[in-house]
Amino acid sequence: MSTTAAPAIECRCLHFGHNGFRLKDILLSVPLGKITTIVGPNGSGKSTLLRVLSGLASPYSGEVLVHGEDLRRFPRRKLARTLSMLPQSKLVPDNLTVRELVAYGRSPYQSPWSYRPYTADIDHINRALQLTGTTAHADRMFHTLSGGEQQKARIAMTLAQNTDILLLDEPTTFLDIAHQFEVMSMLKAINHETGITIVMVLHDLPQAVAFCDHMIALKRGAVVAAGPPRALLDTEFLHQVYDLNASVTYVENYPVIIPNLN
Ligand SMILES: Nc1ncnc2c1ncn2[C@@H]1O[C@H](COP(=O)(O)OP(=O)(O)OP(=O)(O)O)[C@@H](O)[C@H]1O
Repeated sequence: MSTTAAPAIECRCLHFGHNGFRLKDILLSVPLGKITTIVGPNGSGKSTLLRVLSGLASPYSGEVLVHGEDLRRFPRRKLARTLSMLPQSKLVPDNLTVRELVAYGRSPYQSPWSYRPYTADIDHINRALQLTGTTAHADRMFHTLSGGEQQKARIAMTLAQNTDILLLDEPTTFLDIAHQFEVMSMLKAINHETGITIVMVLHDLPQAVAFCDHMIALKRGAVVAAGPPRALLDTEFLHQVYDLNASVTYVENYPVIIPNLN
């Protein structure tokens, strides 16, 4: 008998708005223990949706269920121990070592009466450094790292939070092509090793196919497609979601998008 695991996150009839923008009637499901990507044109609402999924923004109707529980009923500490989020911003306070930055991920576990890390905190910090390959940089000042090393250290901070869901807003945006693949491969390996559910906003559709299990496409604040990335990415999808005339071909299982420039 086969059983399907309950989704990590579900949205039902979700509506949200700021200024003139609306997320409209969002119905979605994020599979447990898998990597899900949210894609779509600029301004389609990807970052806004990620903020709603994280509890940083509240929908004005509908619901977000995390492990089957209404997100609005999560006390702040429980939420911070369930779900971690890495926003797009590169901002990090000056004068922090990598280890100090990663230790911030332990904040939801620290007592308001003591700033001393417990042994468990140190174990989680070391594990996060190890999973992201940043142990060798632990005592360096964060601002002296390269862009790729900085992004791994920021991901280590979210992993130290020891949640079972990780939300990442464009984790490869500031990176060159080699570092993009390095970070995506690292996230895939972490997902495989720990079973953490990952949701990330991506612009790179071939990377979405190569590294993600599930894809949700947004257009003008609405979900217009969802499913396995390889099954979705074709000429019709590019036209429907991006108004782009292009074809998709595969070279050794890696998709290549060829725009029709005529
Ligand atoms: N805090 C905010 N207040 C008001 N409007 C906002 C806010 N954040 C985003 N918006 C608007 O909401 C719309 C969706 O923005 P969002 O950043 O979610 O899109 P996106 O799909 O992530 O875009 P991109 O791919 O360019 O990063 C945009 O029109 C944006 O200007």
